Amino acid sequence: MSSPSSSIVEARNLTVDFAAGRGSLRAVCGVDLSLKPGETVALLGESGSGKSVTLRALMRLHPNSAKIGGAITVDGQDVLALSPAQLRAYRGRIVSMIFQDPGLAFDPVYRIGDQIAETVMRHEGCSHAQARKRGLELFERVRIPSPERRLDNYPHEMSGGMRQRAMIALALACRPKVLLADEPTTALDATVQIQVLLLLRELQREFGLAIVFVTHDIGVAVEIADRIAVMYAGRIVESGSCASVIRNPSHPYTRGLLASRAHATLAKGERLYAIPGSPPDLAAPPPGCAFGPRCDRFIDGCAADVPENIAIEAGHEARCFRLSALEHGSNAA
Ligand SMILES: Nc1ncnc2c1ncn2[C@@H]1O[C@H](COP(=O)(O)OP(=O)(O)OP(=O)(O)O)[C@@H](O)[C@H]1O
Repeated sequence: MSSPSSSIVEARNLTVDFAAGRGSLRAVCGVDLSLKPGETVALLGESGSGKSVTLRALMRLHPNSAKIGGAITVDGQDVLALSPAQLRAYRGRIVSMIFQDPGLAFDPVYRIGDQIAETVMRHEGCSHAQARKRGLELFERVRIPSPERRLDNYPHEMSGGMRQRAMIALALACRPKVLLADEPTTALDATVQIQVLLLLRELQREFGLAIVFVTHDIGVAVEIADRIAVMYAGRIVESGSCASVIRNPSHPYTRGLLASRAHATLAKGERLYAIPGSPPDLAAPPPGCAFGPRCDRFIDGCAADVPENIAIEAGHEARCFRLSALEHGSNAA
């Protein structure tokens, strides 16, 4: 992706390695990411493609055992060089995170309003009354009914959709500039999912938030994002504006994701499509293009090297040796 100087988030050649047996596995492999304020990028891919590890690296939440390489700059700060004190200020005030499971954000034994107030007081040194007032404003803003009363709820006293809203309120409590969202709507019913996505879009416009949104659902990515970055085996294999990627999906993996999503419009008797095979073992990835063993366009040359990014159109690129074959619908070399 391009790297305009106005970016609030810049990751360059990001790599994350974990120990695996006697060796190691590379969960994130040369990822470049760049976001401007007010922009949303969806990281899209199957389970194990490296989306969450990328997101956690941006928050510096990766385990100590992980080895991280490359560079991350957020709001002008060198994230990989932050001291523990700087990191505490960075998390919450600059960058905040929401999860699929609000249990990761809330402690079950404290009232939600107190947890939000505690976060605000810790970061801003204000009184409990002022912090409580901020909590109330946020609950109103995320449209939690009876907000005053709900602030005194414990997490288990709220429905799933309401807990997601409360978690969004907590994430926004210290007015961050960047929101990292790890499948925050995956566990919700379809109607609640849409409501939460619409709310996030509204809040983004209002606060000028940059959002990195992790999802395995291309429909959700289109709903929420300006740009899509498709991840496979730790690499971004295709990226571009939503409109361009959907109109002209160019990597065979992106095409497979779109085709497997099209079942929503299947006529009776038509067969459901699934990408054949499964993602590679990252401890022993296949040579060359990691998607090769699952790709219907595979030729021997695909195993020789990792494909570079090739421009499809302005701001849209894909890593595939067979792009011209795809254009012409041919399997021939
Ligand atoms: N702490 C860890 N130690 C070792 N390997 C890890 C660790 N965390 C993640 N991995 C590995 O890194 C790879 C990428 O995981 P990641 O969670 O980023 O995938 P994902 O695309 O977010 O999928 P999911 O939607 O299932 O979370 C996986 O192979 C996973 O097993």
